[in-house]
Amino acid sequence: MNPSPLITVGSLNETKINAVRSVYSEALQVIGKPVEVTISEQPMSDQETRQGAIERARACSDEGNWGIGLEGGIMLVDGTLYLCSWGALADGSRVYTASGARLALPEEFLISLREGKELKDIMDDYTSRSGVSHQEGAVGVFTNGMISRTSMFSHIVQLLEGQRQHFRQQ
Ligand SMILES: O=P(O)(O)OP(=O)(O)OP(=O)(O)OC[C@H]1O[C@@H](n2cnc3c(O)ncnc32)[C@H](O)[C@@H]1O
Ligand SMILES: [Mg+2]
Repeated sequence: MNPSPLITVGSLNETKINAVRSVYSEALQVIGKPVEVTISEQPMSDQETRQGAIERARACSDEGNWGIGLEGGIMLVDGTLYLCSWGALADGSRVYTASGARLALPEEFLISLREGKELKDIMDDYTSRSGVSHQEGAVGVFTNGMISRTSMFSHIVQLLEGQRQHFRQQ
């Protein structure tokens, strides 16, 4: 296997790219690139969010280089709205998957989401700022800054890379 794979993240969102960079040594090159996925811009379930992560990872992996997909979404559990997030790592032979933290979102967000509004725009309205999804994210806002979008995604990348190392040794 290529000892120093290029790691391509299927996004230009720096919270995702920085999350990947935080897990790997600086010797590994990590770049971001936009990719096409078949799911909606705003995934509305665990399944759809996971699918988006897998498609992003697959679209970025080629010839021994690894692809990582990170996808944010929302889901309903017993009528409560949650933020959810998924990641996938494709290393050319396997695709590893893992999900991250879930956190309840304000109930009233569901109305706008059902009207087709994306969470990133809802968060900008909620905070009267712009670009929250490129900064601390919804998770940062609703945890009072304790967990940022980057740290939430970096936890998922650790879950992915840890699995890759474990199964590679088998
Ligand atoms: O450029 P990409 O990689 O697509 O990055 P994105 O910010 O759009 O992120 P996702 O597609 O993974 O997330 C799907 C939608 O949910 C929004 N979203 C997900 N998590 C969020 C968070 O923590 N804060 C704000 N918006 C979030 C996001 O902005 C999109 O509207
Ligand atoms: Mg998006």
